[in-house]
Amino acid sequence: MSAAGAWAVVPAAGRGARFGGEVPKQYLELDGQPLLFHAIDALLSHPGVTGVVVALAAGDERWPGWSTRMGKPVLRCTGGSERAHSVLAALETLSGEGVDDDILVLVHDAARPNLDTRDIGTLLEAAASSGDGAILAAPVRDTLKRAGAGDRIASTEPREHLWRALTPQAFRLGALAQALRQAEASGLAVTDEAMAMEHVGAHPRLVEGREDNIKVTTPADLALAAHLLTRRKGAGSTTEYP
Ligand SMILES: Nc1ccn([C@@H]2O[C@H](COP(=O)(O)OP(=O)(O)OP(=O)(O)O)[C@@H](O)[C@H]2O)c(=O)n1
Ligand SMILES: C[C@](O)(CO)[C@H](O)COP(=O)(O)O
Repeated sequence: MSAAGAWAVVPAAGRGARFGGEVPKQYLELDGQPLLFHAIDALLSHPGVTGVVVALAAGDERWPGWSTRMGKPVLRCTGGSERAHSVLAALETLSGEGVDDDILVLVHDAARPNLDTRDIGTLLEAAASSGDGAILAAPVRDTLKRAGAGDRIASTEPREHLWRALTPQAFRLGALAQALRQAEASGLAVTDEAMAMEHVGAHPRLVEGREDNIKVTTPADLALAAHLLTRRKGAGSTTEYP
């Protein structure tokens, strides 16, 4: 299989326990289609993305069975019990298809439907020159409180140098797969790809991403995502970033 551009990886095998309800949140509809399809379309719409591999829950009957979308290949695999296992399964699927270890992969949550194509471009450029990969992230802007006993504040924590990790996160296929395997072997529960890379001594770049690239975790997030998507589609993004 051709490995010229970057490949997108979409972990979509979660249950959405914090969201609740019967339908896993990646299949909840926003503006007429599931969150998962918004995530896939955003990724495939970038010319630097060759195709996508989607990690689905075992027995997922909602997946439409696409093998192409927007004229690009769509692969699927079965995810695991943790997000990191789902990502590793997707990477192994790509390797099994002959995709080179040096290719960049963009790992993006199915639950982030509002990804702007400009952020994909900025991230790809940063990752290509980084050596250790790169992630979209947003600086922490609020005052941070550490909780003490009960509902009492114990202290105020410095926010300088603190960022919230977003997705996509971009790394070389081989390096990320090896880092995820090592994290698993060490019993380290990694919540994003960068954490696995950090564990093996890498220092991925932080790339400031648009803050409207929110993850749908709770029902309130879905309402906000609907508002943001409508606003972006209706008027174009009015928010400019450096
Ligand atoms: N075993 C898992 C767990 C999560 N994910 C995916 O990872 C992304 C981000 O995870 P999160 O928001 O934590 O999703 P869930 O695990 O579904 O949510 P919760 O933790 O509330 O159950 C989602 O696209 C989710 O489908 C996955 O592919 N495989
Ligand atoms: C990868 C991630 O989206 C970065 O913010 C996030 O860590 C995944 O979900 P979770 O809420 O940490 O389970």
